[in-house]
Amino acid sequence: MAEKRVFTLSQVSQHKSKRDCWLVINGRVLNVTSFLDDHPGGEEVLLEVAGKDATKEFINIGHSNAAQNMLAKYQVGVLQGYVIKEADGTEGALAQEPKKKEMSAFVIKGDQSPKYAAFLEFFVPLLVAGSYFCYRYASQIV
Ligand code: HEM
Repeated sequence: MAEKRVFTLSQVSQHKSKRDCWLVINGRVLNVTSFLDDHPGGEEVLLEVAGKDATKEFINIGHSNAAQNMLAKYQVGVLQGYVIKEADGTEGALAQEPKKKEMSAFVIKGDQSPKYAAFLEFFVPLLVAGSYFCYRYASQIV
């Protein structure tokens, strides 16, 4: 499991060498020293952001889900002030729930008046008016 030790960015910035390389991604403090040789994108990119918050860079590359799941393996703690969301996204699903309810209530409300009622309300007066004018026109001709 991921560690819960809390580090400040200034503490992380003291680990920026090839032999001791830390960085921050999404509030997780990662010790990627052992990963430098194995990183498919090369060690240089990791060393460039060593000791820093590399969240932007990590996201901009468009890392795969597999890469994102690897983060926990290198986590040594969290950045001060961050609340780490669980990988299964539970929080996000809960946040969306009220919206869905609101939407379904809206749809049910809209369905309450049957469609034929609208048809009758609109077309019956039109039919009556049309018949009247046809009658007037026909009686003028005769
Ligand atoms: C512990 C942190 C990281 C892990 C576990 C990781 C993992 C990976 C993996 C698995 C790939 C292969 C492609 C994929 O599956 O997405 C990859 C590619 C790459 N990564 Fe990372 N990465 C990390 C951090 C970073 C950071 C901070 C940067 C940039 C500063 C970076 C830059 C790249 C680049 C440039 C590639 C190559 C992309 C390509 O060839 O299209 N990575 N990384």
